[in-house]
Amino acid sequence: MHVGERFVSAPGKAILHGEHAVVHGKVALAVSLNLRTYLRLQGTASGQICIHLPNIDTFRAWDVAALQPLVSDRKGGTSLVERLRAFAGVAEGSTDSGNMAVLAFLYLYLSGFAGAQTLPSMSVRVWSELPTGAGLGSSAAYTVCLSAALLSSWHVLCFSWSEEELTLINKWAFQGEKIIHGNPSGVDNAVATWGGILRYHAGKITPLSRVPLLRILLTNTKVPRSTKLLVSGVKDKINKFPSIMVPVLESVDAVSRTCELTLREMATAGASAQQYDTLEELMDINQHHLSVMGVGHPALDTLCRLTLAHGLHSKLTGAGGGGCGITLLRPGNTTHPHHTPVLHTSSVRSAGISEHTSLSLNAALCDDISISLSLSLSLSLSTQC
Ligand SMILES: Nc1ncnc2c1ncn2[C@@H]1O[C@H](COP(=O)(O)OP(=O)(O)O)[C@@H](O)[C@H]1O
Ligand SMILES: C[C@@](O)(CCOP(=O)(O)O)CC(=O)O
Ligand SMILES: [Mg+2]
Repeated sequence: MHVGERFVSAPGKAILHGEHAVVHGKVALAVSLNLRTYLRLQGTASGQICIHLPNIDTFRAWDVAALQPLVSDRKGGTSLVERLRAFAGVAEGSTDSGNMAVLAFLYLYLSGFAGAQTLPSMSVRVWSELPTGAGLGSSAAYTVCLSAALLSSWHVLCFSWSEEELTLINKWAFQGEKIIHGNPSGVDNAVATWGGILRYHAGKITPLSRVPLLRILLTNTKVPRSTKLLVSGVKDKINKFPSIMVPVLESVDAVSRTCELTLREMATAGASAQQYDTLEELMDINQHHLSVMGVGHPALDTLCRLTLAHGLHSKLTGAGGGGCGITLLRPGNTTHPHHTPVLHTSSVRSAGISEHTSLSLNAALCDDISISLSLSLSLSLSTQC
């Protein structure tokens, strides 16, 4: 079997409210970023599968013939993931970047071509503008790219993706996220697939059609962390202290809902200073809740403290434990001239197809808190009213 060439890309995301709580069935609000992950797939006649992941310094190659026996379960009773772990020598519970990325790739590749008489040989390269493991959904952008490219090369999809096909891309990407995250909610792969700003609740994806223009500063603390470990730490805490943690999750849910309502009112009747006060208080409340869940970090505390000294309010975004924080800017705050609000098309894309038009955060990512503040790098969060 021979496959042609594919080129796809998918955006990262920022979570405004609801990270972690969303894993436990609560509401989250998330928005896609103008920072993307790109994938090029080329069919070859080399008899090999090669994957090149420059962001995480990983290059692996296998003979197709060595992978073929993994397709069917000859040993009986083992899952494809278990067979792949044994094949690739990856221990259960490993959080190594390269191992996780390779397992997710092999899983999607073998699942997709399981029905083919022979596995196709190919070379896949994935690169990204997103920092890896910093809370901006790089894992989901990676698995959405894999899913979209592989589904296209299975000839399941044509080039112009319908809603049904995007749903299929999202579904397979979720399987890949499971390998990287352990227990993902699905919000990240939904945003990477559809783009725009959306509400995610227990698997239900609702695009928000009316929200105001907001400007948000994004700061990378550069403290490395693993979403998988943080998500499982929160679960342990809920199991240990259910009567304490369940109300915290309920409160985060109420924060997301109140934020959604406030954004809708701002879009309808115009933004007032009181509504900005509300958005800022919601960020403070949520940041404290996330610290209670055990996913704070001294670097994130520093971000909150330094921005507050400038009258600005911040919270972590994504899994926390380091990674990125978001800071809400008021209309009067100065912005960097190169980062004025811009409308961005953002969803999973295939070269040459018409894109789904939605708006996203125009991300200006800053790696240094003090530089970030002095430049007042701005992001624009906007969607159509
Ligand atoms: N560009 C990429 N190339 C290869 N693997 C990637 C890439 N981006 C993300 N990943 C995979 O996703 C993991 C990071 O996921 P995660 O801990 O959820 O952080 P994030 O907040 O960036 O999603 C990496 O360790 C790697 O396995
Ligand atoms: C913590 C969580 O809510 C978001 C994780 O995002 P990220 O992998 O840190 O970008 C987990 C999830 O929703 O699957
Ligand atoms: Mg992730």
